[in-house]
Amino acid sequence: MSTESEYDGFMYCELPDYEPPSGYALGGLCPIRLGCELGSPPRYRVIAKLGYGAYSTVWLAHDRVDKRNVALKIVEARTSSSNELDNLQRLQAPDTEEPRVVQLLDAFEHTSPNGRHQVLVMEPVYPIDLFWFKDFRPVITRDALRQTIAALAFIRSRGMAHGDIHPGNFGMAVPEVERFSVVDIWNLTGRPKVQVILHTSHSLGSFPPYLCSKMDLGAFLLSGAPEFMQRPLSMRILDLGNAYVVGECPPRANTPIIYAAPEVAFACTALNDLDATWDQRSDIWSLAVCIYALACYHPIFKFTYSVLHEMMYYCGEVPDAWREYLRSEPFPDGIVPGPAHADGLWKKTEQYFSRCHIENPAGFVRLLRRMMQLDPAKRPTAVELLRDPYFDGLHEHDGGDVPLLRDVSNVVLRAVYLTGLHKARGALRLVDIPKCGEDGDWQSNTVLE
Ligand SMILES: Nc1ncnc2c1ncn2[C@@H]1O[C@H](COP(=O)(O)OP(=O)(O)OP(=O)(O)O)[C@@H](O)[C@H]1O
Repeated sequence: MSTESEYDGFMYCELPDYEPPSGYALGGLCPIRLGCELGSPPRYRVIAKLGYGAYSTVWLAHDRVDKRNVALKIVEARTSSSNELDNLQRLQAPDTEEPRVVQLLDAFEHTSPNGRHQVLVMEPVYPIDLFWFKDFRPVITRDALRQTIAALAFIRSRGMAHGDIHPGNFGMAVPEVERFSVVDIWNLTGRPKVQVILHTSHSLGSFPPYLCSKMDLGAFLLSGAPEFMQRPLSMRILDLGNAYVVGECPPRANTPIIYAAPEVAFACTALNDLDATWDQRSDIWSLAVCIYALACYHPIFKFTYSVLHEMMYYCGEVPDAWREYLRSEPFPDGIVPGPAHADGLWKKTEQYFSRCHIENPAGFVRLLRRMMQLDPAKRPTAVELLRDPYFDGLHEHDGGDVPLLRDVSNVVLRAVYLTGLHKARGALRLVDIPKCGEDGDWQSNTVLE
């Protein structure tokens, strides 16, 4: 007979789409059930789950007062005094400018059996998730890349650094979502997948009655508002929980190691020091690694254990401070980094970018190399990068190209054909995108054109 500990106290089967139920405890996540209303007086009706992170769950909700749909980020109780609210307030865009940071609409506190939770009411965005192949994913154009740099320039203009730049923290604005009625959303998305949870001993009040799967916002938009395919992307940067005002004490860097700047990655992996200092220059490196991944849906560095070596290969140098570390972790096969080796690696990268249909691959490589400097002092600022020749010909309010589809699922094809969108000139294209196979070889991947 199975014992309770085998199930970690839960009578359920763990699935990847759900937040870990152990997060629901005193000081932890807020138990939510679909259809409930939050706010005082109640104002936001929860419609669907949009996602979850290490410290929060995020829900689509209908705002009864402003009659629009919004995103509610409900922060776990123990983290709810964090500075994300202050950061978002500092980063409100002036009315005259297109926002580049996700916009805060309201904030309040909500009490549950697990404590007091901060609730951040934000515009809904479609996060660019590289690892969920079923979703609609836009091709990242030169204009979209420029917008990600503009986001960093804006954050810097407020004296701040982000500290958690990775592809999952970028999204595209989807104002189309705001206008649907609750019933229309439920009808269009279909019955949400839920997972009943039952804890065998803890207080039932700590848990929601079920966990909800994430709503597929891409498929929803394609069936409910396919016209969103016809407009340029408007990028937003998300998750300001780790941002700080430079000059004050930085919080612990949160960036996943494969996206972290060398000064952070080296401290964490070689020195076991999780409190490395970081600033806006670290964001520039992380953004380079991130836009590489956004542009070709494949990270430049794959493995945490080899990330420092790969950094040295791509930058063509060995920093003096890293030599001691190399005594215990020598380069594989004795290949020592140097400028010629780095040039060769980037040449191959450029060829790969060409196969991925990236605009001006040589220019894109030059931009990345400017940003990826091991020495933070050598990295240009975001404002300097906005003037990089790669962006020549793009103007401040230039919409850029129409987004195209990648990794099209049946759902997308169905939506496209039902709406007749495939007949719209220039809206979609079928192209071959190389894709990384299991063994690291590039395979072909057919896409709508
Ligand atoms: N405004 C939004 N609109 C739609 N989805 C959102 C929005 N904000 C966040 N999400 C989704 O919720 C997920 C969790 O959000 P976020 O990353 O801000 O949470 P977190 O708890 O601070 O997590 P972590 O620090 O682990 O990234 C995101 O990955 C994204 O998928």
